[in-house]
Amino acid sequence: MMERYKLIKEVGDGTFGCVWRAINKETGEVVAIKKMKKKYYSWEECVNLREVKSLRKMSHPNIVKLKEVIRENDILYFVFEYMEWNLYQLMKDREKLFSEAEVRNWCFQVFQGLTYMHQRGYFHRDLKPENLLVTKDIIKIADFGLAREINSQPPYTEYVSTRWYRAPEVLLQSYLYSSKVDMWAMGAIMAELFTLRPLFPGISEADEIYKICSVIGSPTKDSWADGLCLARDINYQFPQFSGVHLSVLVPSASNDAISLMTSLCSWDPSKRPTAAEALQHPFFQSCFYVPPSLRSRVAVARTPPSARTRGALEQQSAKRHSGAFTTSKLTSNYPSPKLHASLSTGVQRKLDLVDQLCANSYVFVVKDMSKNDKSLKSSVKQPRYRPPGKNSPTSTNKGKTGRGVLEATEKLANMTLGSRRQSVGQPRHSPMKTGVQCPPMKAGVQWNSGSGDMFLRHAQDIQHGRTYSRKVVG
Ligand SMILES: Nc1ncnc2c1ncn2[C@@H]1O[C@H](COP(=O)(O)OP(=O)(O)OP(=O)(O)O)[C@@H](O)[C@H]1O
Repeated sequence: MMERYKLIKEVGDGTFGCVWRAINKETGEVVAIKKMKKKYYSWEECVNLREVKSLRKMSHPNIVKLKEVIRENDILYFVFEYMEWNLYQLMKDREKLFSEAEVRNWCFQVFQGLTYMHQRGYFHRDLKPENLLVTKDIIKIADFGLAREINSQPPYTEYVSTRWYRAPEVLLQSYLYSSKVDMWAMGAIMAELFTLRPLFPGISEADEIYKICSVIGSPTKDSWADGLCLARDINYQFPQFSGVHLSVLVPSASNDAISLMTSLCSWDPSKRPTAAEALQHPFFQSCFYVPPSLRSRVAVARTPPSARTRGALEQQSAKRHSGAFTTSKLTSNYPSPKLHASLSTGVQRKLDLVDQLCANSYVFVVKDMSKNDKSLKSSVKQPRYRPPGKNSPTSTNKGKTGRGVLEATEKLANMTLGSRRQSVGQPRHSPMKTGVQCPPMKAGVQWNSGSGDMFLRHAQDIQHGRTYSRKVVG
């Protein structure tokens, strides 16, 4: 079976498998082959894997296609369509900010993929720049190792998502999280696409919550009543911050983009838009749908988006096809002064388009009509955020490039928020302590009483020595 493929180069090393660029010797097709690290001694074991169960059922232009599953000599291989880059690779050495048109184009497509996936009853749970794969102007969601069926039974106790993109309800050990965890991740990823720096770069789980509070302000009864209960359940007290307006942290983003990121990064999952609702946001007002009949005529540049000029493709395409679209401009059900009344019927049309997507059509942003694109005026002035010390991007797994956070470093980082903050000279705030007591042990929660303070950590992470490393070859 595997002799049909010639392995060319290792392109990724994930937690569960390493990924190779390969060629199908018979057809000449370039594919990505993920060789799983664990051995599989029977097919039954393989077909139960989430990656197999969830990906097999999905067929969408913004979800990476699983072509074949091969088990040979107890080794399991997944054959995927090949994608040239992941979003992290496109961001990591970039000096110039992406244009808003590029960010919009990517997010529009990812939300299409998520709409499809969520409507079919799956959520991803580990969205991060490394799992968003790009070829030319197309972006696809990859790595379904953690995907879960929405109607599968909670409690969800195992490892979930890379810390920087992990939703607060997961950090607070809610066992009832939903597809809204993907929406939180998208808020963080979208901000990172604008600034080229992670929005919540926590160096531990406790620090992650601290960073979230410092950016979006601590949760209140009004913003997230359930969260206050969750925190009380585990005897956690939020550090008190009023937060900053996202426009301060993401200065290159338009008001529409800020508004979308702000709603995605809501404490309360129920206040985050669904993926289908996000597509209706004014930020995507300029997005068009290209019907299949026009697909082959859509200009696709040969260079990756990072190397192209702002909105060039969109403008080119729009010019080429102006007047030729069978669908009109899409509108939003978000209240916005920008909206023109005559476009109000577009909401249904846009929802229809989402349905068409489910029939495996193709969605593309062909024109950026934003007058508000600040990105051209900005460039990255400060060096990009890097995790401290050993966590530098060049020190991860097998010496490959990545943004790894080593477990030893993480354990140190998991010291008390208060004392750690003071020791690094950042006494902005110490979390209030109220005579810390150990909460009752819960499945999947590790209690560290050594420092007299608690940190949150899934027991499984410790048992299996799993780090939250970002392992990206590139
Ligand atoms: N279809 C593909 N085409 C090209 N590169 C890919 C493809 N799939 C994965 N990769 C590369 O390999 C890396 C690791 O893949 P993947 O995330 O599937 O592995 P994993 O073991 O599940 O990783 P994780 O640690 O994220 O759980 C990706 O970040 C990406 O750079």
